[in-house]
Amino acid sequence: MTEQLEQNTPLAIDAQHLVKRYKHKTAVDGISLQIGRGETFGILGTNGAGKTTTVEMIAGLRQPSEGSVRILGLDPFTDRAKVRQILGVQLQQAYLHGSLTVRELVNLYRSFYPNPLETDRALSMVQLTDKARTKFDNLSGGQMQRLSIALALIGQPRVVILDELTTGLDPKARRRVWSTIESLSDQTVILVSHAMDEVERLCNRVALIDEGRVIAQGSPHQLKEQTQSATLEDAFVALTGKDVHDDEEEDA
Ligand SMILES: Nc1ncnc2c1ncn2[C@@H]1O[C@H](COP(=O)(O)OP(=O)(O)OP(=O)(O)O)[C@@H](O)[C@H]1O
Repeated sequence: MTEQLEQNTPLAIDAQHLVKRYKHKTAVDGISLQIGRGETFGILGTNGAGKTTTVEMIAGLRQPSEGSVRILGLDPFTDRAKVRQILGVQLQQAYLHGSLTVRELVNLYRSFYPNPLETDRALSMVQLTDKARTKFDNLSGGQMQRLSIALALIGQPRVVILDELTTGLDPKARRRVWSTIESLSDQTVILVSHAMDEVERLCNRVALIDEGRVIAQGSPHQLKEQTQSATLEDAFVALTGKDVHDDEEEDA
C-alpha cells in the first residue's frame, strides 16, 4: 500500500495555503510547501514565526483554519491510521508517561509500527543503552531529548518531522545526532531549527518563515548567494531584518 503510494506520488509533503487563526492572532498566514521524497528540508524563523504550528498542521496534530496537507498522497486527518505508520514526529516537548522506563517507552512506540528498529539498536543510536532501566522522569533534559529523537525514528518512517532537533544537547551529542540524521537513507526529513550550523549541514533546502509566511526558499547556498552573505545566519538577517534569536515581543 505504502509502496504503491510512493510510486504514484512524487512529493513527500504537499502543503497548500495553510492558515491557522487564533482568536487574536493569525499564527500561519498562507504557507505552501512542496517537499520531494528524500529531501531534508529546513524550516527557519524567529520565535513565534509560526514554524511549530506549521509542522503540527502537517503532522495532523493541529487542524488548519484553511488549506490542505498531503503526506505521500495521504490526508493526515482523514487517513490518520495510515499516516501514523509512515510518519515519525519529534516535538519540542515530549509528552511521555514519566513512570515508564526508557526501554518500556521504546517498546511501546515499536508496537505502533509494522517494521520498527530493534530496541537495542534504537537505544544505542542515541547513546541511551545504559539508561534502558531508568524511568523517563529521572532522565536529564538532554537524555529526554535524545529519547524523543529515537522515538521519532523507531518506526523507520518514510517522513520524519523534527522540531528543534538538538536544542539543549551538548556539542558531542549534537554531532552524533547529526550523523544519525545523515545516515537516514531515502527518508524525508523536515527539520525545524534555530541552529544555522545544523540547517546548513543537514538540509538541502530551507524555507524562511516570518510572521506566518514563507519569505524565501532555496538551498542554503542559494539563500547566501541571493543575499550576498557569507553565512546562512547573515542571509537570514538580510532577508528578515531580524536576528534568528529575536523574540516576537521584542519586535512588537
Ligand atoms: N494555541 C494557541 N493560541 C493562541 N496563539 C497561539 C497558540 N499557539 C501558538 N500561538 C501563537 O502563534 C504564533 C506562532 O507560534 P509557533 O509556536 O508556531 O511559533 P514558532 O515559530 O514555532 O516559535 P518558536 O521558535 O518560539 O517555537 C505565536 O505568536 C504564538 O504565540
